[in-house]
Amino acid sequence: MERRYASHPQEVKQFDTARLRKEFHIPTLFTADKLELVLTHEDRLIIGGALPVREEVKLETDLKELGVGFFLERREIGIINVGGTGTVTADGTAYELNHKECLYVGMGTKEVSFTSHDPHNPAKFYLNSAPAHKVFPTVKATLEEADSSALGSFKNSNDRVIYRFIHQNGIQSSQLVMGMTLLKEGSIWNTMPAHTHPRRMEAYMYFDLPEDAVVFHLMGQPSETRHIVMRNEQAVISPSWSIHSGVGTSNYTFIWGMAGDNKKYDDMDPVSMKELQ
Ligand SMILES: O=C[C@H](O)[C@@H](O)CC(=O)C(=O)O
Ligand SMILES: [Zn+2]
Repeated sequence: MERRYASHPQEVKQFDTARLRKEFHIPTLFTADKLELVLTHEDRLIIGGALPVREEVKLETDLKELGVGFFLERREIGIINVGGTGTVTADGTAYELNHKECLYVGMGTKEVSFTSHDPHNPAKFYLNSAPAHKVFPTVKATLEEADSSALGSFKNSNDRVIYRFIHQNGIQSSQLVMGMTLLKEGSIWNTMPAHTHPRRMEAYMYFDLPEDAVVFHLMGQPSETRHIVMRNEQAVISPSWSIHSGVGTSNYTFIWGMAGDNKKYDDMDPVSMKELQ
């Protein structure tokens, strides 16, 4: 498992492109028949991907890194499938996940594994795992079952729908909050006006992007912004002090996941447009 350390805004503002990418950008989430994992010390979120093609992929790592007897002994995990249909098996119970469906797996689950139904259109399971202190039931949700709200407008190039899967009023968790935002064709901006939430860190994973399209992901303190160029199926870590917003060369979908002090989706500190530098 790769490790990323937490960062200080005074230090980050000195970073060049290579260093920004090294600390915050996660270029590879999906490798055939493998599990990719990055543990960030920003609230100890684990960001990863499982791409089972011909083989079953298991949720496992060197347990010395977590200091426990099994992966979810003191953790919970949110899983969203961004590929073809697949199955997540949690302690013997199989959950079929179609494209853009979510499964929350609670703390204490000993064995989690991933399979695809069709090797020519494999499932791609995007993962966010946070430390947990309480057991909550394993629950699946479809897009229709998620809380949703339309935001933005075509006129502002940010007509989009936000789906909330795991949050205060949705699937219950210890601290993980997770959902997905779909931009309509012709809309390219997410999360502008921007916000921060010093109570929670966040990670974004961009997908549904054409091969040659990019998203300029914006980060940094509102008066010290930087960008990271993102390609399809890549993730980026946003420290709690940072804005997280993006503008694409086409429309796209992204998954957001948060960990921290509360699970209130609406608890954001808005950044006024005149503060941005
Ligand atoms: O804290 C919440 C997250 O940053 C996202 O949900 C914002 C988002 O999906 C959007 O505005 O498009
Ligand atoms: Zn946010």
